[in-house]
Formats: sequence, C-alpha cells, structure tokens
Amino acid sequence: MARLVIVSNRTASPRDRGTRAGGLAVGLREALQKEGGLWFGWSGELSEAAAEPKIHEAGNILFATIPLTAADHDDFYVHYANGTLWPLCHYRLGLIEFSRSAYEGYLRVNRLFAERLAPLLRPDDIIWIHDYHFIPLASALRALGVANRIGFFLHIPLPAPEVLTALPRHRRLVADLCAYDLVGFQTADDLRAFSSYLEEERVGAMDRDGAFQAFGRHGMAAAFPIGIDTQAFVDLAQAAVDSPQTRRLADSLGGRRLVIGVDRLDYSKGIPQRMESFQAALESHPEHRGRVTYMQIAPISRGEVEQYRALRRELEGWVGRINGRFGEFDWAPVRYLNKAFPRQSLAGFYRAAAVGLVTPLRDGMNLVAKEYVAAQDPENPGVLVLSRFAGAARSLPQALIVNPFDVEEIGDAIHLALTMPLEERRARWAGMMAELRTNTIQSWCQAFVSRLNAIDTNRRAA
Ligand SMILES: O=P(O)(O)OC[C@H]1O[C@H](O[C@H]2O[C@H](CO)[C@@H](O)[C@H](O)[C@H]2O)[C@H](O)[C@@H](O)[C@@H]1O
Ligand SMILES: O=c1ccn([C@@H]2O[C@H](COP(=O)(O)OP(=O)(O)O)[C@@H](O)[C@H]2O)c(=O)[nH]1
Repeated sequence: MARLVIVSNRTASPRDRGTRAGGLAVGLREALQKEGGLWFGWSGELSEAAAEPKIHEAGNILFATIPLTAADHDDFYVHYANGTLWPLCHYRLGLIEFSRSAYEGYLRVNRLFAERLAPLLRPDDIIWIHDYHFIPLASALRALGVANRIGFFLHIPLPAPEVLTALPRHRRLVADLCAYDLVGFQTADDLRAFSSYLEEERVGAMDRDGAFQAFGRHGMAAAFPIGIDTQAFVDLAQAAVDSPQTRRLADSLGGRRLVIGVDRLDYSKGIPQRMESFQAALESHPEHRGRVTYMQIAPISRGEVEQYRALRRELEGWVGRINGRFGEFDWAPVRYLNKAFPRQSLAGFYRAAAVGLVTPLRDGMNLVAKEYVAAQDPENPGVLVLSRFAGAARSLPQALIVNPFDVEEIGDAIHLALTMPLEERRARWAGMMAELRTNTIQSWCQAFVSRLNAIDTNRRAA
C-alpha cells in the first residue's frame, strides 16, 4: 500500500515544543495513528539558519520537522498566514494586513518546505497537504519535478468571492490551489465559494461532480467535514467521571450548574460576544444569578499577533465587569482560564457542564462542539449552543443554533438550554451522536485518501 505523507505547519510530534491546543494537530494525529506514515512540519523551534529535517519515530508515525529562522517565521506565520489569510478567510476584512515582503516570505517558506520534503519522498507516496499556510506547496513541489498525487485540505473557511477578491494577488493564490489533484473543504458552503470564484473571476469552472478546470489544469474538489475519534472521546469522558480533577471541579461549583466554553484565544471564536451574552442571560433571567457558573478556557494563541493581544485585554475587561457587577462573596459568575488543559481533563469538564457554548463568528469546523456532544452522559445529556457560522452547524442541526452576533439571542439560548426538559435534551443529543458515530476522524481520512487515490493523474493538464 502506498505511504501517506502529511504536511502541516503544526504537528503533534511528542518532540514538537510548539504543540498547543488546536484542532488540526489533534485531528491529524488521530487520523495517522492507525495507518501510519510520514508527517512533515515545523518543529516549533526558531534557528539561526535553515536546517535539515530532524527525523524521529513515535508509534507508527515517522516525524520529520524543520525549524524556521525568526525572519521566516515572522513573514510566513505571523504576518502572512495569520495576519493576512486568517482574517480574510474568517470574513474580517478590517483586520487584514498586507505587505509584499510578508507575501514573499510566505512563498519563500513554501519553497523551503518543498526543497526539504522532496528528498524524503518515494515515487508512490500519496501527499496530503494541510491548511492555509501551504497553499503554494504543490506548485513548489511540482517545480522540483515531484509527480506524486498531491491533495490539499483547507481547515478554515474559504470566503465568498466578494471577500476573497479583496486579497492582493488573489489570483495567484487560487491558481496555486488549483495545482492540487484534489482540494478538500470543510463544508458545501466553502466548496460553493470556490466554484463561484472560478466562474465570477472567469478563470475556470467546476462541474456538479466537483471536477474543475482552471488555470490550465484539471482537478477535483469536494467537501470532507472533519470529525473526531468519537468512541475514544466517549471512553475518555466515561473514564473522567470519577477522576480527582472532575470531582474537584464539581466540589468547587457547590451544586451550581456549569456553562462551558473552550477555545484558543482567537477573535474568530466570538468570546467577547459570548461573555456579553452570559451577562444578558443574567440580566433577563435573574433566577440564574448565583446558580450558574460560566467557565471559559482560553489558552493563549498566536500571541505574536497584535490583534490577539488586543483580544486578551478586551476579555480581561469583560470578566472584571461581569464578576464585579453580579458576583457575590461566595460566587464568581465567570471563571476565565488562560491555559491549555489535556483532553482527558476537558472530557470530564464537558461532561460536567449542562451547557456547551460554541459561538464562533466564523469557524472552519470546530471540534470542541463535537467533543462536547461525545462527552455527554446519555441518560442526562447537556445542551450544545452552536453558532450557525461554525462548519459543525451543518452536521449538528439538533444543537440550539444561534447567530453569534446576536448577544440577546445567545442569552436566551443559554436560558433555554438550562431549562430544557430531559426528553428534549435526550432527543437532540441522540441525533447529534448518530452523526458523530457515522462521520468520524477515521472516515474523514479514509474518504479523502481514497478519493485522491482514485484520481486519474493523466488528465492533469487541461
Ligand atoms: O497552529 P496554531 O496557529 O496554534 O492554530 C491552531 C490551529 O487552528 C486552526 O484550526 C482549524 O482546524 C480545525 C480542524 O479541522 C477546525 O475544527 C477549526 O475550525 C480550524 O480553525 C488552523 O486551521 C490550524 O492550522 C491550526 O493549527
Ligand atoms: O485547553 C485546551 C483547549 C483546546 N484543546 C483542543 O484543541 C482543539 C480545538 O479545535 P477546534 O477545531 O475546536 O478549534 P481550533 O483551535 O483548531 O481553531 C480541540 O480538539 C480541543 O480539545 C485542548 O486540547 N486543550
């Protein structure tokens, strides 16, 4: 069987000092663990000069990681990937920065990755590249003569053409996307945005089966919504029921009900709006005062980017205001934690929570939503409040779906969730759980790889 080679900026190598909370690394580790293969990425380290890959094995995964120089990391990761592409793809045009030097750094790091990866490749390897950091990587590999099948998966949304075309040099970026044999998106909305771009910009077309021809190339595109290792998460949550940490949490709540949010500290996640909506719930439903605690876990993310630092300051203000206004000597309405927890701990926390609040302003998928559902007690499940703008909302319509910009609506949804009858909670949960059992991380990986395998590579040129 052909070897699977995965490329992503963030890896989940046990030696990756940069490993942090994030759905991509979590998902890929779970996908690769079973089949094995090579995982190529950034080591999480900064070095004086470019270096050869460091190779080590963990389980049946062979990790090859390279460091980046401070200048490359700055241009590629801080400025272009996270200062330009991230806000663009999350519909935040006002936050976009664009500089030619950052863009050139982005292309330079993609060429560096291609040069370091190419010597490790075997002719029959299947290469699967992940996320917005590496859109130009297939073009860079092809320029070095790599003829393998190459697929790409975008973990974040692809915005509608009106937004995408605001990016300077958007055509070059989309042309690079079209250099892949297979392009995967999280949802049908993202796929539609891709097809609309090709048509509206008159650079190509996609048919109903996802076959596209554009920029002189043929390829395939499809939606592959990412899932979780559902059974593993169910087991984790069951094991956590009686863990000392879960018991400590329960004791600390003193019989109060728990509302939980778990997100990287990112402006796409809608955390300030969520804080405001919790305040709205306490304002309009005074019966919850003193009886409900909202715990927001928000590990620091991308602290090098100014917008993220500004968000941190904003949230500290929200927590202070709500606790100052509604707190009692024996109750703080909001618990706010800027640290990452291992998933064993999260599983127990989710299960202890009557409400899971997942209200991003935009999100490719959002695995936390799926983990919250998988962690619930089937006899007495909690309620998921979910943003309509998370990719997860497409597959979990039984959640309480909200507009994340409407703080009153979220406040009412929190109240509804806290007062929902058991029968309704069970019915909604069962519907979501059936979906999570059908579409898992394993089926996602298998669906993408088998689709990539089935592509006729003789038809690449249009
Ligand atoms: O690597 P970081 O800069 O620390 O950021 C963490 C990851 O965030 C993003 O995750 C996305 O992938 C998830 C899994 O498909 C998806 O559920 C979520 O909606 C996305 O935001 C980012 O896309 C990854 O590249 C980062 O590693
Ligand atoms: O303290 C934390 C916070 C988050 N996560 C994990 O990070 C992932 C977040 O993925 P999601 O798709 O929700 O969002 P992303 O951060 O990738 O945008 C989930 O698997 C969480 O369990 C974690 O392990 N510890």
